[in-house]
Amino acid sequence: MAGVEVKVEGLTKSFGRANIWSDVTLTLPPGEVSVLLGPSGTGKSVFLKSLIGLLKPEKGSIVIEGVDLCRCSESELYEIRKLFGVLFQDGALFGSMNLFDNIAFPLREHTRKSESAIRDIVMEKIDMVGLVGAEGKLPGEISGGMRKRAGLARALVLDPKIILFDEPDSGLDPVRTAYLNQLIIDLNAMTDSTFLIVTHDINSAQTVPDNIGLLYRKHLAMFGPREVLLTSDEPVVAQFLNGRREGPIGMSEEKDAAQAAREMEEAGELEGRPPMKPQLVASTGMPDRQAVHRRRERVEAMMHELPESAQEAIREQHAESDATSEFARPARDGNTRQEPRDEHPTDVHPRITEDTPDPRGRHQLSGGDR
Ligand SMILES: Nc1ncnc2c1ncn2[C@@H]1O[C@H](COP(=O)(O)OP(=O)(O)OP(=O)(O)O)[C@@H](O)[C@H]1O
Repeated sequence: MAGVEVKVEGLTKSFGRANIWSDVTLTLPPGEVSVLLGPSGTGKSVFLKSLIGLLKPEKGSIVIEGVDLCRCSESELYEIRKLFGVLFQDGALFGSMNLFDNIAFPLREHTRKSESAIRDIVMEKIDMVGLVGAEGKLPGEISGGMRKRAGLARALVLDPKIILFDEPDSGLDPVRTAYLNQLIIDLNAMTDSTFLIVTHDINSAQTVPDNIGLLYRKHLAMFGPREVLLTSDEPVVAQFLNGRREGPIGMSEEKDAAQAAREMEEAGELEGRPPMKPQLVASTGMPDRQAVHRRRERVEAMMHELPESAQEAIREQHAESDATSEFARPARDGNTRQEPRDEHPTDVHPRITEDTPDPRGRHQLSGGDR
């Protein structure tokens, strides 16, 4: 079953007199992967916390399965929270418990399942994130990348319909980030849940999501199909995508408009935006990612509302994927699936390169992620 839609309308959050953001409106399409970008301190984590009802925005609504989280009762909120899995920045594991017990924790707390049923579920999720063999280790004995995977396995045990990732790539080197990005796409193919990822990593933002949003100057500057942001000529987007110092975003907070304009004049024209990178596809052996098909229909229906540059990029991408799918080979399950489209460095397959596959073709832990 596909993930659920999250409909946010006119959301405003302040702490005392400090407004964090106002009038945020967006819809996370069911089962698709969305990324939320924004300079530090723009309230991305506050947004994630609002989605799970840990913070209460003072205006607007967050509607999930017909329930408005901003107005519902405690018991309704409790039920809605069961739809969520969250990957916190550091994995948020208990240091004194081994990975198995950490991952089993939500099942022992929130269900009445037997220990043998719990074992089956935990081992299935451990397998999904490529940690088979590490279940007896303590969080302090493994790398940051492995802790993230363990946190992800724990986020998956209650079969969430919505998964929130708070900077999954923080503290990881580019190679580990690339593995994690591929894992995220593969997990989306396996679960068909709705994903929202907060990240600062430009490469992740360019290659992982179906949709991208940008929080900027206390507002949601844009949210839509990835091609809209990735082909945008807005200075703030160009600065973000090029990782440049010159532009509207300052060191600790957004610069005032006059300072940004002065700097950009001094720096001359901003470099054009970088060429669009292809989106990651699910690894060979994964189920067909259903979100790809739903998104294609959805985006084609909204084409006329999109900027010309985004339309062009979408048409190109659809033509390319049609050409590729002519050569798609039938999979063992009878479905057809696309082959990866290019040799982009992030298009790596952890199942093959990071871990040594065992005879059943499953993950085995190797030194790759230590
Ligand atoms: N519980 C709270 N009480 C008061 N202020 C808060 C609270 N939580 C967050 N803030 C403030 O809200 C602002 C946004 O914080 P948040 O952590 O959401 O930003 P962010 O965009 O996730 O930043 P980063 O990218 O650096 O992680 C910050 O100024 C922070 O100090």
